[in-house]
Amino acid sequence: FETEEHTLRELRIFLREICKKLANNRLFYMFTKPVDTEEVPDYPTIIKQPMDLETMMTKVDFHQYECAKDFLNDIELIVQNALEYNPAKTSADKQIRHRACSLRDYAFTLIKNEMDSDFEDKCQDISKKR
Ligand SMILES: O=C(C1CCC1)N1C[C@@H]2C[C@H]3C[C@@H](O)[C@@H](O)[C@]2(C1)O3
Repeated sequence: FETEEHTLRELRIFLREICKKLANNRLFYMFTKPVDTEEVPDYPTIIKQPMDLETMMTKVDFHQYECAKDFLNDIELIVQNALEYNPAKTSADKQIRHRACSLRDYAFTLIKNEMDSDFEDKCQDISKKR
């Protein structure tokens, strides 16, 4: 019968697909790699928990997500970081904030449309027990 490990393996396969789709969308290129702290030295003084899509792909491989909710929490971290670090009225900051909101809507909608809700419930039950 299917063990919990088979369920979590299936989750990793699914999350890699989602991560790839988001990272390959040209709209979201600015979220694909960590912000370069050489280029932006004050970034770590303002953003205490950086996150990006490449780091999320690594977290999948390191078994650091036990359900889709955990994955979406890191998407939300990318979004909040972008809104906090880029608050200005300038068109550059406005576009970053707009793209961040777009990333959130794409990710949540993609997962809602492509994931069986019973499968996510099973993953969350496993996660809660651990
Ligand atoms: O917040 C971000 C990324 C965008 C979403 C994540 N950055 C902080 C810098 C401010 C702005 C312009 C460039 O200086 C560039 O380095 C960054 C990268 O965009």
